[in-house]
Amino acid sequence: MIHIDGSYGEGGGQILRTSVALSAVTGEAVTITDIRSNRPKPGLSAQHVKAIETAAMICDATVEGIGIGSTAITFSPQEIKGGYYNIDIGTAGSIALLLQCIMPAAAYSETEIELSIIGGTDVSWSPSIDYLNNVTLRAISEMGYRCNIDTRKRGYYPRGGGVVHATISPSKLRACDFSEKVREAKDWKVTGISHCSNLPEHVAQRQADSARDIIEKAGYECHIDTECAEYPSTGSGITLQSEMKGAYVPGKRGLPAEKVGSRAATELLSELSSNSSVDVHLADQLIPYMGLTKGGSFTVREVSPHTSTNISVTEQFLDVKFNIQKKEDIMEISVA
Ligand SMILES: Nc1ncnc2c1ncn2[C@@H]1O[C@H](COP(=O)(O)OP(=O)(O)OP(=O)(O)O)[C@@H](O)[C@H]1O
Repeated sequence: MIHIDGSYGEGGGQILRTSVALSAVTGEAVTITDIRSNRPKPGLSAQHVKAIETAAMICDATVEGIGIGSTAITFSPQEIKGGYYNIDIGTAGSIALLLQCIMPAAAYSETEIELSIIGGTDVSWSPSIDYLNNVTLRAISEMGYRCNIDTRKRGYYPRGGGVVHATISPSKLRACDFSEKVREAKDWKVTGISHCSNLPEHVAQRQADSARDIIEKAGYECHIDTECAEYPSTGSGITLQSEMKGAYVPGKRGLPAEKVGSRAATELLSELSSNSSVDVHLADQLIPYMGLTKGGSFTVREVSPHTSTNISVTEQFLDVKFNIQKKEDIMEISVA
């Protein structure tokens, strides 16, 4: 039984998701205490409960202590089972973060895992579904991960109601040296999607136009699609990507569409101007997969608290040691 201190480092939901994910893969039971103690409302929220319940279904785990507000759980997995799973988060809780919790284990199932998930696709403080699809999946597919994500409806805060179908095939993961994949930044083409639901079409257009202006002025070729729909929830957002780097900004009432677009562009440019191979968010998301493949490397402009916390959790589950090395103005993270 492994014991994880949920208050360590970032002290948020990610320690929990990574612990449950790696417990499910390794079959090693885990107790997590002091869950989300660094957050204003400590303990499990509805979306964390759903993620743990889904992981438990997939690997036939028993879970003690689960419930909203709970600050300690014990997760005891058995075998990972393929099949079809229907999940309703019930709120605009992030579908991408739920998938983050179950994707590592799903790759080790003997048969395909198909999930139909209702929840939030474009919500704050999490990867958008487009980021997951175009940045995270793009990177881990280089490690042999096989997954298809189909966004049928977008779901925005607070109502949610987004619908995503994910099919994860049994995969043989292999180490990947992303740090060797850095190209001349100016060769990178930027693509993206700007979207809105139940709002005038010009919202998605203005987000896209302002982002494109800034990206093109910085010397990059840029193509941004727009999407305007009438889903159950109302909202907007934009996700930009280029190679292994992305930027996602959700729209907000009172925040002009031009600002939403310019924020995303500025965020992506700060990543593109660094000579790193991945962005700061992808960095933390790659750590459990690097642990599982026991190899690989990437460079990143800074090591975030999410990344160092994920390194600590991954090292406690798997027989691996990560190296962090400063290389001029970027950091290289590799598995020893
Ligand atoms: N704009 C973004 N683009 C891509 N990934 C993001 C973005 N914002 C957050 N993330 C990712 O989402 C995850 C958030 O983890 P975090 O621990 O903050 O989760 P949480 O469940 O929302 O927990 P808590 O409510 O405790 O903060 C991290 O993997 C982080 O890299």
